[in-house]
Amino acid sequence: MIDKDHIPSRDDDDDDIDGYTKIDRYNPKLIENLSANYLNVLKQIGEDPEREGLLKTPERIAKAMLYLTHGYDLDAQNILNSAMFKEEYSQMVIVKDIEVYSMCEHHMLPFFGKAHIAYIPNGYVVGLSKIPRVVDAFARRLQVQERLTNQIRDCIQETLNPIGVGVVIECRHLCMSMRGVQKQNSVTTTSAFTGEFLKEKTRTEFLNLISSKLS
Ligand SMILES: Nc1nc2c(ncn2[C@@H]2O[C@H](COP(=O)(O)OP(=O)(O)OP(=O)(O)O)[C@@H](O)[C@H]2O)c(=O)[nH]1
Ligand SMILES: [Zn+2]
Repeated sequence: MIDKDHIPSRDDDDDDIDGYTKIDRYNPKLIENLSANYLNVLKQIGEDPEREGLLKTPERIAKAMLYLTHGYDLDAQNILNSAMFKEEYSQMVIVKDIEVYSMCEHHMLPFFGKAHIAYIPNGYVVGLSKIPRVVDAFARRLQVQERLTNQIRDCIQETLNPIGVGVVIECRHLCMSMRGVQKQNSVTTTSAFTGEFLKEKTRTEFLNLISSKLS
């Protein structure tokens, strides 16, 4: 994951972060352009961008937005390919309760919650940390929850070629709670499956395991 406090200078443009991330999106010219746009936004919502508390705000928002959308710079397939290991383990592997932070493409407001991801290996396993990294690669963009769910499923299926993949995502959408319909407690659940997970028995095992609590 990109360290949000490390905003590279133009000189680091070609540096890789964790071996697979190119970030020319943090170059000073881009931050300057974005900041100018956010200065206008501040004016147009009725604020005084010259008051002390707001002087650095356009630049802060610019950097925050670039961070919140850094998934565009990540290649999810490369992330998985970078840590696939031959292993004869043929039971379900589940990584659950993965924090998701994304932004809806309609309002650019956050939606956030948890992802639960499983696969049944077909000769290869993947480094466990790579699964949350794949979630971030697709979540840190403008998204709809359904597409996010399908993209994670398709990436794991196409790269790791397992016997099946299961993805369940549960999120709260701020565009539905702090504005609009203003429903404070609604949670949206989406799911996507391939292969063995299309069979009821496997899917039920997955759903049971993600509902169980470790104590
Ligand atoms: N399917 C789906 N819809 C989403 C997601 N995030 C936000 N939305 C919805 O996108 C829709 C956009 O609808 P519009 O009628 O064009 O926008 P709006 O007038 O702001 O709608 P309201 O939110 O109902 O006030 C809303 O119903 C949102 O709830 C998502 O991840 N998936
Ligand atoms: Zn929205």
